[in-house]
Amino acid sequence: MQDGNGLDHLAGERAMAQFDLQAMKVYLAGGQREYEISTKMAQLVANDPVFSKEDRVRLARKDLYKNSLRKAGHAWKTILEKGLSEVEGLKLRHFVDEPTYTDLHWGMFIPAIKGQGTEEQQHKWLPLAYKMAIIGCYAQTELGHGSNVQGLETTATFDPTTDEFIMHSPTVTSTKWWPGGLGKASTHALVYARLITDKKDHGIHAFIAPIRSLEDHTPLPNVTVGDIGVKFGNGGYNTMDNGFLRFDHVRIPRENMLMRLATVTKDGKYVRSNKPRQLGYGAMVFVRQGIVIDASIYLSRAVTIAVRYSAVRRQFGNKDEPGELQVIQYRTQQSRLFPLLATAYAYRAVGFWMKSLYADVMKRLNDNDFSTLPEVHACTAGLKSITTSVTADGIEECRKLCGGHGFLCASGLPELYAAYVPACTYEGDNTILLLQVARFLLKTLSQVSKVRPVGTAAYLGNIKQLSTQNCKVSQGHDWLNTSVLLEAFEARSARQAAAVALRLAKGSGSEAEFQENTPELVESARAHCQLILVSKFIEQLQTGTPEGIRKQLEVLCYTYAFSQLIDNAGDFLATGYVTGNQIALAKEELKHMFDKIRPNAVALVDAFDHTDDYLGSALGRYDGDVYTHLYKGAFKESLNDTVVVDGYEEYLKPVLTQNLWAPHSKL
Ligand SMILES: CC/C=C\C/C=C\C/C=C\C/C=C\C/C=C\C/C=C\C=C\C(=O)SCCNC(=O)CCNC(=O)[C@H](O)C(C)(C)COP(=O)(O)OP(=O)(O)OC[C@H]1O[C@@H](n2cnc3c(N)ncnc32)[C@H](O)[C@@H]1OP(=O)(O)O
Ligand SMILES: Cc1cc2nc3c(=O)[nH]c(=O)nc-3n(C[C@H](O)[C@H](O)[C@H](O)COP(=O)(O)OP(=O)(O)OC[C@H]3O[C@@H](n4cnc5c(N)ncnc54)[C@H](O)[C@@H]3O)c2cc1C
Repeated sequence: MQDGNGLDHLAGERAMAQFDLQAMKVYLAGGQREYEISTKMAQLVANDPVFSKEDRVRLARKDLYKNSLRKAGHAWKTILEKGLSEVEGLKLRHFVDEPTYTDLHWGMFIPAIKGQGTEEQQHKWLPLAYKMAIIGCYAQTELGHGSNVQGLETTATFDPTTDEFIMHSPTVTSTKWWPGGLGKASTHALVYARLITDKKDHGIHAFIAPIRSLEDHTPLPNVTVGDIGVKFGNGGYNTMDNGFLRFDHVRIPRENMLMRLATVTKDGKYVRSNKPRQLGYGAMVFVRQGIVIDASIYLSRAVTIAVRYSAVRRQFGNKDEPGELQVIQYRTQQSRLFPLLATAYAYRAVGFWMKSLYADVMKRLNDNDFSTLPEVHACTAGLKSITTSVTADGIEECRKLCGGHGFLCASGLPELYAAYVPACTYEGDNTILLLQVARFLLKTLSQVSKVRPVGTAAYLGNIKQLSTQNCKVSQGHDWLNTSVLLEAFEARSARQAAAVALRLAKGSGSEAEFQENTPELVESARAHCQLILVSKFIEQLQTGTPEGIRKQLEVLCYTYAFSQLIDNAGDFLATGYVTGNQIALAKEELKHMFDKIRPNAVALVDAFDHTDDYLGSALGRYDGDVYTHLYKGAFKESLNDTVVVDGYEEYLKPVLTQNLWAPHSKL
């Protein structure tokens, strides 16, 4: 058995690093305090046997779910007993690392009440929710409609005689379907339903509906509720009880409608506030902004595994060097792996920026300034879409980068993928979200002569210049100028948006024409989002990055930008802004970046600071002792509980002992 080689390889790798590892860890954590909290919480979870992830992929659904309830309960007890702050508590949950009902309770139920409830309603519901005396979920999607929120069918009909709403699921397709935490855990659901007063349909509004008894957790009368069934992959998202819910004329008090954006009075009068109704989608904006940093974390986990393993794994060799080569030495491995490493860094930087963007819009909304809401919506929707798609594909690419061993659950990658891939669908299907961005771009362009675009759309104000000037790059190093790079991304995005806008403007304005152009609209939205990602990564670097890590971050930033340019070369070329030769020059520069990353690769993934417990991967272990742990791991396989397999007597032995020649068989 080959043993211990990996340990030496990674020590050697770490010795090559050319940057301040500790400073990078602090940068990636978002600051010294965040770093300390992360480290403390990661250790707390790793040292507590209740949080063990062992065997998660082998558990049957019932056991898996019960175990996840146990962990969530233990996490809550730990938070209370240790008096952890909100930030510490969230971090602790993060390191427990399995989707569970508390995600929706804290992540959507509470934010939705905060965003859409009146002060009085917040005073009533939030204390109960904060102490988890009630457990809430976010029940928007139905069997028949998810993306099309306006198409939801559940009704909330006001009955002025009793001052109540009657919640009803009139059709099979109106059944609430998918809400996390609804299936088995929640006591309350935030239900999105059509508000009907005096036979008039006022569209979709939010209601708090009690669904389970606070005494014995049984469903309340006329409520049908349960889990929707096993989902993709082993472990993965199966720790979550995504649920179904039907109401059969269930009555709730009038006060249970969240009334910050619209009110129903005691006598049944419907009164809209002067706030935009899109604020009703606020919880989605909140989660979408958080998803960007989350994407960075997931991608960084996969990349950590793939980089460490690629430094340990050796295949073939060449006559110039003794022994076999580490697979990380191969250019093809680098060209698949290093852009993903750079992407994880890019998403971290952009995620930090998203937090400030969100904080800014919240402040404005509190001051009744709604002017930046459309841009923030486009930004959160678009970046949620791009980062989750790239991360899901990136995890799968990392699995392939680990060869055969990546396919084993012991690599940690199959479960990571299964847990992550629904992010491309939840919180808005990724194509639907890009179409939202495209609509925003069209609207912005149509008003550009009258309204100066702001924020991430500001470059569209220079549309004339961006449409006429071409790229000035004549040598490779010309690309090493962030203004040159940015202008290329701006010009490509502006030209793609303008081209599709022009085509639509020349048409009749029909919905059919719009549909016909949706592939181009989606491409133009993607171009806009890629520009935001590149520009915000650059901007973050230029604002106070510590000296000891700046150089490496610059290398990663160029790696990210060049790989985006090259992967989308078709689009860049089609806009006419760059030439084939300029793309070729960028390719050469990208290879130079790979050479700069190579000696730092292991340290750059160490900087993500994932503990072995959190990674849960024999291939991504910090010590690189891959083979010993893969081999040991096989002995944990339940098929190996007995030397002779269960089933031998009934099914294997007869086959082996029949000793009959089947004369008519062609075999
Ligand atoms: C839960 C996480 C735990 C902790 C949270 C903490 C931090 C987050 C960190 C990380 C999160 C990590 C993981 C997440 C974990 C789990 C997720 C689990 C749960 C998942 C839940 C869900 O999936 S909830 C359901 C989500 N559903 C959708 O997203 C539906 C998608 N559809 C829509 O959004 C809309 O219906 C639509 C916009 C596509 C269609 O709109 P349309 O028919 O045009 O609708 P209108 O209503 O008429 O709107 C048109 C105008 O409104 C503007 N608009 C649309 N959306 C918004 C918005 N969100 N904000 C602002 N403005 C919006 C639109 O641009 C139009 O504007 P005009 O000016 O053109 O009129
Ligand atoms: C793991 C998981 C957890 C979830 N948790 C929750 C939750 O807690 N609460 C909740 O309410 N919901 C939840 N959801 C539901 C989720 O938000 C929806 O599934 C999502 O919004 C997509 O909607 P859909 O399923 O209706 O997809 P559809 O809209 O039916 O999409 C199907 C396909 O049609 C395409 N499509 C649809 N409309 C158009 C169009 N106009 N133009 C072009 N293409 C189109 C889509 O791009 C997609 O390819 C969850 C889903 C998952 C998978």
